[in-house]
Amino acid sequence: MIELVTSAQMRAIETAAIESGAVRGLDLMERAAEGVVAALVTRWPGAERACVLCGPGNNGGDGFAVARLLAARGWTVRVLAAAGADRMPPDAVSNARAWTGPVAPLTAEALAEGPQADVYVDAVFGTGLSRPVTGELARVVAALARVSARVVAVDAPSGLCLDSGRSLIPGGIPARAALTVTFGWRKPGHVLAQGPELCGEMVTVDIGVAAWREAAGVTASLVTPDDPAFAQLDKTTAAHKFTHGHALILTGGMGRTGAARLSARAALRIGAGLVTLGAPGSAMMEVAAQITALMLRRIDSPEALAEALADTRITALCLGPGLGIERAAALLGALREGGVKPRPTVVDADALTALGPVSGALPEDWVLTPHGGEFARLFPDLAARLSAEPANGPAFSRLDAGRQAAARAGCVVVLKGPDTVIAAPDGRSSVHAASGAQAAPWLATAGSGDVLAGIITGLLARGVGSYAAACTGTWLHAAAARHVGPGLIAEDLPEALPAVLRRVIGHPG
Ligand SMILES: NC(=O)C1=CN([C@@H]2O[C@H](COP(=O)(O)OP(=O)(O)OC[C@H]3O[C@@H](n4cnc5c(N)ncnc54)[C@H](OP(=O)(O)O)[C@@H]3O)[C@@H](O)[C@H]2O)[C@@H](O)CC1
Ligand SMILES: Nc1ncnc2c1ncn2[C@@H]1O[C@H](COP(=O)(O)OP(=O)(O)O)[C@@H](O)[C@H]1O
Ligand SMILES: [K+]
Repeated sequence: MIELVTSAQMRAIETAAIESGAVRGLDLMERAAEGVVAALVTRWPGAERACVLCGPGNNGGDGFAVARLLAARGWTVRVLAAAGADRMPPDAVSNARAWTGPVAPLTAEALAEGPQADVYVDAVFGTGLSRPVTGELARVVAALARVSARVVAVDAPSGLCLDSGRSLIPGGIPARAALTVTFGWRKPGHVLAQGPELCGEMVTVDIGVAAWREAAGVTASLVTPDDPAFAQLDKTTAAHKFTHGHALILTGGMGRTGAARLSARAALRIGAGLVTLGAPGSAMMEVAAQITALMLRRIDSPEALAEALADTRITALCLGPGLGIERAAALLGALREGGVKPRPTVVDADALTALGPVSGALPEDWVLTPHGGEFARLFPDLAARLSAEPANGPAFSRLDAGRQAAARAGCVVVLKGPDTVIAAPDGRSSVHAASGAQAAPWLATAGSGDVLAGIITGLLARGVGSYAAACTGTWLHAAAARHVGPGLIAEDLPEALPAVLRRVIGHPG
């Protein structure tokens, strides 16, 4: 598990470490700067001229320390610093004083007109960015984007909100870094929204504060395959098909059954023991002609669904892909008012649209899987906060939105995207970051969401808890996409699951 730590949490951890007496702030700053230098000389072995941009806080203090360490290695270093180095926090002042070379004012003009450097060190703002960047420092950031692509960001590309991954530069964005070096843990802003694109390659440096992690509580983590839930994916020799549950996936009418068939195939591939497609009469022939290992049952009406669900061996449901909004609304009604025993249920696509704005708690064993547009229909106020220009830092983030949505809906919410947020009503939350080495851009293809819905449904059918099923399913979905790579279409995803499962479960054969 990789934990994410917010700016406030990082400050709490650093404070606890310093107050323990075991370490000084100045030592932490030195370790941070050493980490930046190690990462940048590894990345650019032939470089020898740096330009270091130092802001008014401890991020700027890191910059002064980096300048000193590079100069000690024989680099030619130019330092530009915000006015009033004496008013910086104490550790930053110490490092500003330890820098014995010249200091030019941190202005766009000084940056643009100075001698060309091999590497630019962006140490203007880090975790302390508390409000939108305007005036000269906004111009500096814009100029930095123009002078070079070889930018190493200290903690963050300056102007990036580390809690949300959103730009705090009105009408602008931070200068894109080739390399970002952060300290202790990655922050949500490194993996959310614009963060991955602006941070470039990420390096996390251990500055020796892990022992104080507890001081800050847990907020969110990244979904990784070392999560214990992945251990539940294997099948034991003694089990039979009913041990692995029975998923019922509802489909729409004739000509619109492809989406649910994709979901069903994925549910089967992820290991549900049995998968039945519930089709209206008009679509029975079409579905029957297209399926083999899947089963088919006629479900025309809410009553027919309630009747099907009298079979307690059906352990999970999927409503949404290709269902049509009217049929989705009717079938959802059966689940909420039909007197049927509740089942873990994935609510996706048309069923989300049929649901409309969520104002109160939904059944707790539902999993909502909206993309951005569907999320805006379900939670219009949260979506509006996500798209409004932030007036202050930290900006409202997709994690905030996912968490508030899950609390309101009383069930797990999966807010999909390259930075998928998974949140449970009890406050647990994760980010699945399909960026960097985990990028899966070919998932942006029609039908890939239907496959995700099917994977999660299959896991629910197998008895995996809804939050774990959502996290695990999201990871497996992206891993399947990476396995196929360029040219991926949604049909490939279920077929790639065996190879991904073999890797994750560790079966050699
Ligand atoms: N603490 C430690 O032990 C360690 C910390 N480390 C490093 O410290 C960094 C955090 O340092 P930090 O907390 O001083 O915040 P930082 O990002 O430098 O910015 C704060 C300054 O900017 C100002 N300011 C804010 N917004 C602004 C705006 N829009 N426009 C203009 N000004 C604005 C703000 O002013 P104020 O809000 O106080 O008026 C304040 O002066 C962290 O990212 C890491 O690099 C490492 O060395 C490891 C050990
Ligand atoms: N650029 C991307 N990188 C990684 N994953 C992506 C990207 N674009 C979309 N996805 C993923 O692909 C799926 C698309 O789902 P959705 O928008 O519902 O598509 P559809 O309705 O076509 O099935 C989601 O799981 C989403 O997280
Ligand atoms: K920075």
